[in-house]
Amino acid sequence: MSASEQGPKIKYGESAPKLDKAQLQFMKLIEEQNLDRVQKLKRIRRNNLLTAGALGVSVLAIYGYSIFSVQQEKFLDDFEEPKKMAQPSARVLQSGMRLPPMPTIRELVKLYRLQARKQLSQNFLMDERLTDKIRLLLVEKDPRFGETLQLLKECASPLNIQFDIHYDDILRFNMEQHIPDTSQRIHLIGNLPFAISTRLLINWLDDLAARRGAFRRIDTCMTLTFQQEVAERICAPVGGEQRCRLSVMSQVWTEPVMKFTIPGKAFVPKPQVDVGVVKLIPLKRPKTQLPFHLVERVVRHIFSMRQKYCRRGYGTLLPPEDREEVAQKLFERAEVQDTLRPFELTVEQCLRLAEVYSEHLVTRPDVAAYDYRAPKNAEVL
Ligand SMILES: C[S@@+](CC[C@H](N)C(=O)[O-])C[C@H]1O[C@@H](n2cnc3c(N)ncnc32)[C@H](O)[C@@H]1O
Repeated sequence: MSASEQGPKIKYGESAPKLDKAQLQFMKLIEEQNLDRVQKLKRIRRNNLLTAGALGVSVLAIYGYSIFSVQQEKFLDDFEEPKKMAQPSARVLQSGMRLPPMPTIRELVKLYRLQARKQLSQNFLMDERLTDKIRLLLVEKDPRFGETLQLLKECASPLNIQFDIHYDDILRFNMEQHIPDTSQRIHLIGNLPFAISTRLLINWLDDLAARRGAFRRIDTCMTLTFQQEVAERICAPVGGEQRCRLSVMSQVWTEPVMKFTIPGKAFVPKPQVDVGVVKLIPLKRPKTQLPFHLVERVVRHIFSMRQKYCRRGYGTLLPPEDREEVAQKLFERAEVQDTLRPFELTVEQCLRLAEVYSEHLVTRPDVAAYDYRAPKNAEVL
């Protein structure tokens, strides 16, 4: 025991009162009890040290094993064999026990003594009247996730986050019905199957152009996952190898930003490709007022012959009788060089070509229904 642990030394002076026999015996008893307590504490301390050591060794062993497993990609095998699930975890889940509720932000900040740091621009949102406004609306098609999602909902309840779960198809989900109030900001986040996220993006761009659904507010952002290659196409600049119809359509109404890539091996089961996370921020001033479907039709035709001059694909919007002549006039009116390749066209040039096509439909409404892929003798049949 160190000197500081022993406590202050008592000096008995001449004037100290003499103790009688009973008092001395009582003090002896107390001293014995104290000695006993010290021995007990020493034992507890030794046991604690042993337990801590054992735990430390276990943690290191688990950690080492995890690194080894991940390197060997064994974790995939483990996942495919649910029988190997740790017995205690399985017992907890099967017993229907719930995770403990999450503390509030105020409690967390207090518990961990997290003082806001100015240099990190930290400001904690403590006002529960405001945090109460955060609303999570979750759409999942597979009802098997019912219990797990309910568990998350319960954990979030102390944060007063409104957490609604819908078992539905996101492609048919009616945003206006489920989010009638537009006073709060909306952020659409999706980690959906690749085919769904591309279709969904087109649907949501259509909604954005018409300012409906989740886009009754112009500041509704989307953060979605795509196959890495598709994510790159969405963000591709003019002249880029990846530039395509999806790049132009996305960039007419939004500014797409490539946020990061998730390696395929982060998923179980592992997809064949990496995943790109793209945030699409709606433009405050859309580049056109033309209807989505008209722009989509024109851009689709332009890119239908990606390596040819853009007049080739654009020309297929027009019936063959006067195609060359009309196409030339429209290119002149749009002030776009007809020998550019589709991937060399800016969004603005694509939109000018859509505008002159739209004007052409005013005098020739029949052209709107023209489909160059339709069988030539369809009318005869
Ligand atoms: C790539 S998994 C992501 C799973 C999980 N959310 C995650 O991030 O790890 C895609 C999820 O989308 C769901 N899903 C697939 N098609 C859907 C649709 N049309 N509407 C809503 N959810 C869908 C699947 O059931 C699955 O849970």
